[in-house]
Amino acid sequence: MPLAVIPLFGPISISESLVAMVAICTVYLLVQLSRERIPAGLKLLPGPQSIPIIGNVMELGLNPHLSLTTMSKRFGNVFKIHIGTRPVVVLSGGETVRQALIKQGDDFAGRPDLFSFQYINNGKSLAFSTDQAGVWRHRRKLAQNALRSFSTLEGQTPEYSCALEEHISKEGLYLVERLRKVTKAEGCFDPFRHIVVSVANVICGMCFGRRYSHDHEELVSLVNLSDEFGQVAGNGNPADFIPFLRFLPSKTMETFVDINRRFNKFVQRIVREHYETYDKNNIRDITDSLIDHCEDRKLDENSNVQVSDEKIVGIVNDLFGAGFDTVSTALSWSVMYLVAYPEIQEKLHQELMEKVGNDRKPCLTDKNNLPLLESFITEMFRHSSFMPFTIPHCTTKDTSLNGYFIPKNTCVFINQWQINHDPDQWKEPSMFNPDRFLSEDGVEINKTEAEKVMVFGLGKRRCIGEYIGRSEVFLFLAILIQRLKFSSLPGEMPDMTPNYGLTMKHSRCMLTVAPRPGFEEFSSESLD
Ligand code: HEM
Repeated sequence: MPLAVIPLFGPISISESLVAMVAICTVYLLVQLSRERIPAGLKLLPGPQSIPIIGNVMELGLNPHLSLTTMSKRFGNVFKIHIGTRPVVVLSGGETVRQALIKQGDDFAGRPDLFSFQYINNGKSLAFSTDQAGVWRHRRKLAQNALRSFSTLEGQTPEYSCALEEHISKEGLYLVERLRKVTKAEGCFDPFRHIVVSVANVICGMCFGRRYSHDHEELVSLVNLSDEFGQVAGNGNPADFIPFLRFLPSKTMETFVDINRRFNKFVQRIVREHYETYDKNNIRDITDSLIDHCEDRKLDENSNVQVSDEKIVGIVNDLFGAGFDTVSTALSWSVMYLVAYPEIQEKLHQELMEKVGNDRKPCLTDKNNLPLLESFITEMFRHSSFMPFTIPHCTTKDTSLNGYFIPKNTCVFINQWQINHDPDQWKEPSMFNPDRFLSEDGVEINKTEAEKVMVFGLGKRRCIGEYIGRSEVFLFLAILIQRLKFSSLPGEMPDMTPNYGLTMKHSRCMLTVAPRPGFEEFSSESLD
């Protein structure tokens, strides 16, 4: 007797019905088993529906920091998207991010195994690789110690409080001359083109004990071509998550691979020269100090650290790379804001005249004495949020956040842009208003407000170059504002639209400068 009659297939027997039921049950059980098992008391992560194979890539669009901010309004501070077939957890909201990166720091301290990261520093990057926790911790400590010793080292001349101040101050004064000369000769200049070489020279001085001329072709082309680097290394690059895209021709990817190859070659050549001239009794720079660490370790029979020399000396590659792109992007944005808000530029110049004057160079200790400049810098960091996400994180074990279960090895995006533009935290977040960081009497920085801004990450993976980065932005800017007035070309408005990437840059543009009273003469000092 047929159990049911389906016109298309004809009558179904009892045995066929049983087979069908077993098949349905098996599929159901398999689906249940393949679903995440959620420990009791925890919730499944919310998030948008995703399309098979591509996931939510289309919704990310060209500005993932904005689309993920919009999604956070719907799904909350912890939600899940899919990029390709890979789940990615997105964290927003200052409190939630603090909970994850500080209170549960170890759980969120990993890096995901992303396709493009294998090209950065030949897959041996301190910042981007999936090093085991012990190896990463050891390398991070070495890098921190090296940065600390070579920035606090005494300067060559007593007028500077430390080597870092000396490097920045000399490069800052040279940059002023350079911008004036180019303006005189050509009528205008591309700010990023010149700033990036000056900033690269500061980190080159510390890492390699040398600086380069602004006309040094190899360095100039290397540091000026980092746009494609940021586009590929930025959070949400589809080729990192959708394997077949790796096999499709991509100009951006080709340039990314080429930049990394040239960058590695440039650093490796300098490292080789350092090995050839290394003298234990004369440690000249960070590269020497890392070589020295490897040599000492070989003599230490009790040493149990399993990190190759290549991975130790390769730390300079990270320091150099991270040290020029971020700081030059910050300075270039600062100059754009000065031009876009001329009345603020005048106030900052006035403050410098009152507190420093014309007779001496600004120095690092002026920082506490220049609240307007400090608030301008803090607002530049917040408003531009030019690192919209941190470098992607990864969970190191099964964990939970705000009651949601997050499995081990989940890729995690931290949306710094959302934190810096959260309307629950900031009054009129889209307005550029440095005064929001001043105390009521205007004489000091409101530290509580300033600490809400997130641009250097937090917790275990927090940027190790923060002190150097902040010092550079402050001192370069103080020197530039003291001596120059920046303007856009007549009839042109500065284009402040950011281009998405690991570090978001403004479009290249042309500006002009005029010397401030007292600085009309060209300096006889020349570093080139
Ligand atoms: C304005 C300047 C800078 C900004 C905004 C900045 C921002 C950041 C951010 C957001 C991260 C990722 C944090 C995370 O993944 O959670 C980071 C990591 C890092 N930064 Fe910076 N940075 C700056 C300057 C520097 C400088 C000058 C250096 C070195 C001289 C440096 C070296 C590093 C390194 C090595 C890491 C990787 C740390 C790790 O993975 O453990 N940064 N930075």
